Amino acid sequence: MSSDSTRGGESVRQDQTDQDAGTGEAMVRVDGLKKYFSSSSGMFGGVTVDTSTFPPIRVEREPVKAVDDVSFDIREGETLGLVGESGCGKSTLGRTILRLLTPTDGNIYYKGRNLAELSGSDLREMRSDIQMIFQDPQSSLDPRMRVGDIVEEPMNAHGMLDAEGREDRAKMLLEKVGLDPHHYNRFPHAFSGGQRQRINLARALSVDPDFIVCDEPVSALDVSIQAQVLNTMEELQDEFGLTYLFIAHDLSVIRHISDRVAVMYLGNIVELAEKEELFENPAHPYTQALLESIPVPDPRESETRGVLEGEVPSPTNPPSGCRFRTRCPKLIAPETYDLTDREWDDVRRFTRAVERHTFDTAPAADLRATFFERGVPGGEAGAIVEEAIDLVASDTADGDGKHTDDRMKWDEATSLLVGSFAEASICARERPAYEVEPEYGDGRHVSACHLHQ
Ligand SMILES: Nc1ncnc2c1ncn2[C@@H]1O[C@H](COP(=O)(O)OP(=O)(O)OP(=O)(O)O)[C@@H](O)[C@H]1O
Repeated sequence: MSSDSTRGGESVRQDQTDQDAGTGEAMVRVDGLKKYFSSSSGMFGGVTVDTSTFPPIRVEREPVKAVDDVSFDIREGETLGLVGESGCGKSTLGRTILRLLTPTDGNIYYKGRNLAELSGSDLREMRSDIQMIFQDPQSSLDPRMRVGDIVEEPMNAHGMLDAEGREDRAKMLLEKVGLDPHHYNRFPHAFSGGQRQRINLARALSVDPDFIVCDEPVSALDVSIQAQVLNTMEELQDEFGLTYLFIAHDLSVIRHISDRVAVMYLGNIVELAEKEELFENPAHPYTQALLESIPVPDPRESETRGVLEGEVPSPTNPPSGCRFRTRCPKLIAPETYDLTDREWDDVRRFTRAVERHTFDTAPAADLRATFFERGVPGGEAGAIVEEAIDLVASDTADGDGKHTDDRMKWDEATSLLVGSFAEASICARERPAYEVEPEYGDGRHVSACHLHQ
């Protein structure tokens, strides 16, 4: 069993006391799991177009760190929601747990057996117990096959029952998932999107699995249909004693279906807690930003609130320390400078603006007035800020006394500010993971953020 490393420096681990928290024993235990893709395995073979270089093409040699040291438990009978922005590694994590992808490192214990070490017939045997449902019910059903054959296919593959037994079971399952068993001979095109996802459910259930990874199973459906399918999934969970890992980017779907929620960002789990605890008392700035960017239902407020700033960094070269730090509105000030919270806010805002080149060059006094309304801080931090202002202002010695947008000077100012401030923060220096006192429920609440140190 892995150590409780929530005092910092390691991934969020939930594996020890989870079993005391009520909902049941751990059915799946993921421990230090990594899945790296060699860059050449991507769609463009690791070739990236970068117009800032000559020639404007770069060949990436570093691997894509899609899942990078992830540890957590899934308890028997629960639904663990897995949420995060597109590209943060949710699908890769789900597929690696099921061993559809080979892990780069780490262990996946399923009912005590390490799936990471299984291969050949042992792995095939295990596969009937663990199933996956995908997002797109259209493309995951063979249009030339009848519904009955689709549902029976996994039973055939695992040599389950005789032909009559398989047909009976398929019809029984069609009814259980809310379809008419008389539609056994129909083709998929005769069904709506929601009904097709129900066919997928019947298919996954045919081999009597205990654990199902559901990868965005309702994302392609109309909102009105989503709740119906989710309700059916909950009923099936109770009736068949299923455990779900439920992947979604939609927080309202996650809130509907989950018992606990894991939040993923750029290959890491950054927060894990019981559902109510997570939604009512989000601890990680990334979770807070995700929750704040849920569109407001009020039609007068068409804007989304607190939308996340900037782009998700590349998983080939993720930021050191906390991966969210490059976008985090709560980046911690380096202890080497004596800055008030307001001064640090200004310094951080200025650093970001220079880094992203979000303003045009202007006289130094104007830049000071725009970014440091309350005055440039004193001391060493202030001297660094002044040096950066010199580099990007239009009327200073470094700015050559004329309006200039010399890219090299902006780059120099960026490395000065980022190197002196952002990179010097504890957020850049150490990988965080701390346990937070839960306010709702009695489960553990883990958040990978130095703010909780
Ligand atoms: N076969 C592959 N080869 C190379 N890179 C890959 C491969 N599969 C996924 N990736 C990369 O791994 C990262 C994680 O992708 P993944 O699909 O797991 O994210 P996700 O959170 O499920 O996103 P989405 O919600 O858009 O499906 C992305 O940067 C993606 O481009």
